Amino acid sequence: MRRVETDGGVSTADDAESTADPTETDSDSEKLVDVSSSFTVSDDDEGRPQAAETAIETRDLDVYYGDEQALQSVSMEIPERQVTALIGPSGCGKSTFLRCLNRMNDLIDIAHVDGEVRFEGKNIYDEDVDPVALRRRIGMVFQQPNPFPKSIYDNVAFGLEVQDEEVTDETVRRALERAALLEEVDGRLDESGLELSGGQQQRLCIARAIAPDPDVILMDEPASALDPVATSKIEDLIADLSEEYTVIIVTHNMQQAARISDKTAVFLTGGELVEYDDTEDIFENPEHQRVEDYITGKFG
Ligand SMILES: Nc1ncnc2c1ncn2[C@@H]1O[C@H](COP(=O)(O)OP(=O)(O)OP(=O)(O)O)[C@@H](O)[C@H]1O
Repeated sequence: MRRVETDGGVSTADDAESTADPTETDSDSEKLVDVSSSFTVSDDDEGRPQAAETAIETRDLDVYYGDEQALQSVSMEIPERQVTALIGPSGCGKSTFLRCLNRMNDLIDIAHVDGEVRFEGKNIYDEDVDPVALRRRIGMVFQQPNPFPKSIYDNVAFGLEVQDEEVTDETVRRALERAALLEEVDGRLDESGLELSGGQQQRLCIARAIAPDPDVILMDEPASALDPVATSKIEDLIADLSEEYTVIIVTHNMQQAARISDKTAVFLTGGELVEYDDTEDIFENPEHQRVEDYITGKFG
C-alpha cells in the first residue's frame, strides 16, 4: 500500500513559469488534501490485478481564453501509476488540458476554467486549495530542458528548497538516480547543468521535478527537442517512473504514445476529447472514424 503524505511535493522545474514560488508560504498546504485518503493497488483474492485507482478525474472541464473556448466539457479519469498520453493535432487543447491539472492556467490572465478537476477527492479549483501546495503534489516537466545556470547538484537541490524540504546529498543523489542520470554525472555534481547534453539536461529537469517526491508528473512534450537516442532514454525513464508515479504526457508523436502509454486520450480540433481508452484499443481499434483518420495520418 502506498500511503499518500500530505507534505510530499514537487517543483514545476520551470523558473519562468515557476509554480513553486519560494516566497509563497505553505501554510495552507494541509487544506489541499483529504489527509485520510490513501491509494491502494493490490491483487484480488484470486491474484488478478485490480483496476488501477483513479489519480485525477476531470468533470465537464471547459477552458476559455477570453471568449475563445479551448476545451469543451472534458471528463476523464486518469489512472494512478500508469502513463496516460494526450494526443491530437496542433491547437486541439492538449497543453491547455495538462495545465489545468495543476492549475498552471491560473498564470494566464485571460484563461478561465469551469468544471472540476478532482484529486484525492477534492476539486482542485475549490477556493480553499492552495495552488502552490497543489503543485508540490502534481509537478511538471516542460518541452525545452530548462536547467538553471547552476551546478547539477544545485539544480536538484532547488527542487527541494522551493518546497521547503531538507536538502541532503542522499536526496539529491536519489533523485538523480531515479531520473537515470546519476551514473553519467557521478563525480562531477559541481559542474554546471548547462554543460550537459540536451537529453541529460531534460533528465536533470526530471530529477529536479521528482526530488520532492510528487504523486503525479505532467510532461509537455518532454522529448520533442531531443535526438532519437536521448528520446529513447526519456521513454525508458517514463516507463520506470510510472511504477512509482502517475505520468501524464502530451506528445505529438503517435508512435511514442503507442510505445509508452497505457491509456491514450485523443483530442481533436476545438478542444473536444473524442476518444479515451486503453492505448492498444485506440491504435488498433478506435471507435470513432475521426480518431482512425487522425491515427492513420489522414489529417492533423
Ligand atoms: N496563453 C494563451 N492565450 C490565448 N490562447 C491560447 C493560449 N494558450 C493556448 N491558446 C489557444 O488555445 C487553443 C489550444 O491550445 P493548446 O496549446 O492547448 O493546444 P495544443 O493541442 O497543446 O497545441 P500544440 O500541439 O500546438 O502545442 C489554441 O487555439 C491556442 O491558440
